[in-house]
Amino acid sequence: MKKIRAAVVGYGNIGQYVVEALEAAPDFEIAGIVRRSGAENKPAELEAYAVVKDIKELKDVDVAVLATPTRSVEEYAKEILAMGINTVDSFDIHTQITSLRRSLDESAKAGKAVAIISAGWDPGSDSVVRTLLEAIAPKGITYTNFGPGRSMGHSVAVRAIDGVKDALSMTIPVGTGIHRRMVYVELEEGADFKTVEAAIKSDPYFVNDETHVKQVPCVDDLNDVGHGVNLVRKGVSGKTHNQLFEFDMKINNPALTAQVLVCVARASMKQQPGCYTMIEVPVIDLLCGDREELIAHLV
Ligand SMILES: NC(=O)C1=CN([C@@H]2O[C@H](COP(=O)(O)OP(=O)(O)OC[C@H]3O[C@@H](n4cnc5c(N)ncnc54)[C@H](OP(=O)(O)O)[C@@H]3O)[C@@H](O)[C@H]2O)C=CC1
Ligand SMILES: N[C@@H](CCCC(=O)C(=O)O)C(=O)O
Repeated sequence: MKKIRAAVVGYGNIGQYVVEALEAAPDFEIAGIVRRSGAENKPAELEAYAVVKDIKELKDVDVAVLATPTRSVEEYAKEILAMGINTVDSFDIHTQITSLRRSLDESAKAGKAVAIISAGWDPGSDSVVRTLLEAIAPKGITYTNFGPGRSMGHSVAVRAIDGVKDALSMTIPVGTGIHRRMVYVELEEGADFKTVEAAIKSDPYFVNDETHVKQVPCVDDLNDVGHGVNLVRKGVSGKTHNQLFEFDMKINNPALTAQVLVCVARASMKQQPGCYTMIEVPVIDLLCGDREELIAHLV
C-alpha cells in the first residue's frame, strides 16, 4: 500500500500531537515539518524528519496538515492549494466558516486539490454529531456545553495580543450553550494590564461572552490541556416528542484535535477537488482499511 505523504505546518501544541498521530497511523508517512524558523533549534523528537521553512523544500507532499493559528489558516491554505497539495485545518471561528469555505473552494479547484476545513473536535467531530442528531430529530434544540477546559483557539488569540507573554483561556459552561471565559495572562515587562484586558474583551473570540481577565506571574503553573463537551439534543422524531440524545466526552484537547486532522487528511485523498467541511465528507472516508470489511464491522 502506498502511504499518504503528509507535511505538518506549524509545530505548536496541535502540531506536536499531529506528528504523533501520523506516526501511529498505518497508512501515513511524514514528508516533513514546516516551521517559521526552519531547522533552527530542531527538537530531538524531529531528528528523523526534514524540518524546513517552506513546504516547497519537501518532496511529493500529498496533504498538508495546517496546525497554525486559526487566523493564519487561509493564507497558508491558499499558497499550498495553489501547489496542488491538499490541506486540512481546524479553523474555529464559527461565524467565518462559510466565507472561508467559499474562498478555499475557489483556490482548491484552481489547484485541482482538496481542502477540508474546520476539522478539529469543535468545529469538527462535534459538527458531525450535531448533524446526525438533527437528522434523527429534525425539530428541537441542541445545546453544546464545553468544558470546563482550555480552549486552544481562545488562548492562541490572546497570545497574539501585544504585551502578552503567555495566556490560558478556560471555558466554563454556564448551561444551555452559554459559556464564561476565564482568561489568565502573563504580561511582557512594561505591558499595561488594562490595555491588554480591553483588547481581549473586544476580540471576536470573546466579544459575545462574559469574560474575566486575570494577571498571573506564570501561566505554565496553571496550564492543563484537558477539555470536554456535553452535547444534548431534545426534539421530535416524526410527530413524536421528547426524544433525548446526549454525547459526552472528556479529552486531551490537542491530542484529539490532531487525531481528527489526521483522519480528515486521509479523507481528503478520496474527495473531488474543492473545499469541504466535515459534515460534507462521507464518514467512511475518515477510516483506514478495506471498505467492505469496515461495513461488515461497523454497520
Ligand atoms: N476546531 C477545533 O476543535 C480546534 C481548533 N484548534 C485550533 O488550532 C490552532 C492552533 O492551536 P495551538 O497548536 O495551540 O497553537 P500554537 O500557538 O501552540 O501553535 C501554532 C503554531 O503555528 C506556527 N505559526 C505559523 N504562523 C504563526 C503565527 N503568525 N503566529 C504564531 N504561530 C504561527 C508556529 O509554529 P512554528 O514556530 O513551528 O512555525 C506555532 O507554534 C488554534 O488557533 C485553534 O483555533 C485547536 C483546538 C481545537
Ligand atoms: N475550538 C476549541 C475546541 C472547542 C471548545 C471551544 O470552542 C471552547 O472552549 O470555547 C479550541 O480551540 O480548543
